[in-house]
Amino acid sequence: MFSVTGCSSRPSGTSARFHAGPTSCRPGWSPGGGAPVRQDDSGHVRQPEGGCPITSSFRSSGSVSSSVPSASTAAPAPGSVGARGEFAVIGRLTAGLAPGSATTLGPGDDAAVITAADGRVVASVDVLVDGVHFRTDWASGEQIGRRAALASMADIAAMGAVPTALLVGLTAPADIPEDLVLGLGRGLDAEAAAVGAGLVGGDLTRSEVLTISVTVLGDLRGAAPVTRSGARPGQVVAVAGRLGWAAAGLTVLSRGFRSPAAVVGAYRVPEPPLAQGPVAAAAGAGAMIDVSDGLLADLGHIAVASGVGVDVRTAQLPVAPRLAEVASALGRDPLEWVLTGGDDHALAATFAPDAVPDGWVVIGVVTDSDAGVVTVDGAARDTPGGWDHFTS
Ligand SMILES: Nc1ncnc2c1ncn2[C@@H]1O[C@H](COP(=O)(O)OP(=O)(O)O)[C@@H](O)[C@H]1O
Ligand SMILES: Cc1ncc(C[n+]2csc(CCOP(=O)(O)OP(=O)(O)O)c2C)c(N)n1
Ligand SMILES: [Mg+2]
Repeated sequence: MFSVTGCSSRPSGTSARFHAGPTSCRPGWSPGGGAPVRQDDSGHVRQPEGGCPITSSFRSSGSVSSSVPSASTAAPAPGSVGARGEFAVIGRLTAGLAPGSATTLGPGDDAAVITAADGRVVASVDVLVDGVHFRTDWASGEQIGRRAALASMADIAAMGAVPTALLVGLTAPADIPEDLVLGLGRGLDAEAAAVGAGLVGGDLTRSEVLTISVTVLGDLRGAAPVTRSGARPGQVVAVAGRLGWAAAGLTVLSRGFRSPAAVVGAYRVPEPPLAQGPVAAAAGAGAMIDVSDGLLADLGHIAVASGVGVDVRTAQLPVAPRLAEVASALGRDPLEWVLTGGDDHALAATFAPDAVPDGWVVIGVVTDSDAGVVTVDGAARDTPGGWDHFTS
């Protein structure tokens, strides 16, 4: 049952509910459909949770110069983006996209036109890179597209706004399967449409590594933006959404397993509570952020921007029984996932103690001691943990 191929072995004591897939620790696709690609010296390597090194799951078979674009000498693989061609793929990506409620002019022209009734536009961009934010052997194209849309829209929610439009920059190797790219497009469109936003434009270029850049625009609908700098001593800190689930899924996948589905699914497609952003704004939230890097790390951004201290009370932190089960099977502490795990895109905000809206759980307090410092049960930690692209 546990035929882990690649690099990691089954952790001792894990239950049979953990399943390893046949390609758990190696790229899920290889140029020309041949043997799995091996990491070479130029490939980036990250080892976040033990287990498999994280590498790009695509390597272009064409030669690529850093300054002069060069054509691949090999014939494009059947079914690849290279075989179809840029404009045919764009045609397929944009066919049948439903306009969002703010879309005046969608894809197909030099730029899109969006209505902005509020007179202000909230804008944010996130870049997702193969091997860093996702792996194509760990999630389908559609799941990766959904994740990209949701992670980006969480930033709009964290301002207290509603997403209105998405623009998607895709770069991909020529021999990437077209189906994967079309799946990305479907996933992006599905999550945009689910909140009434339109996928209004994008770009598609060739590169060595699959990257997805999602620009999201949003509407404050008359509310004041909720910034990171509005936390005040005396307020409480509350969260909406899940914490630690995606980190649990990442640990499971990193160890070569494909289940339990609940945590692996949480890693593949997060569930940011997008609607709670405007709810928090309407409740008079002081400060708000989405938890992408880890709860302590992201609360640290609020503490610094607001010039306040934040104390997290672990007894109040929701640790779901499922998470505790997975942690115990893997010999991990679920609280560490909750405190430092990224990728869930929960919302964290500060409120007056009597103004915490339904759907939010109080997990700490804002203090006037140690400006910029986040403590846990009153004690400082050496590091907030969490994700830093260059020092993690
Ligand atoms: N290369 C950049 N140029 C300009 N602004 C940037 C750049 N990278 C990040 N920022 C800004 O710095 C802030 C923090 O970035 P980041 O941690 O990526 O935000 P988030 O976690 O909300 O996506 C954001 O306001 C972002 O717009
Ligand atoms: C293959 C893989 N390895 C590791 C991670 C964990 N990870 C990568 S980036 C990141 C932090 C969030 O990404 P970032 O680009 O910092 O988003 P932002 O904070 O800008 O919203 C985390 C937790 C992952 N999602 N996928
Ligand atoms: Mg980050």
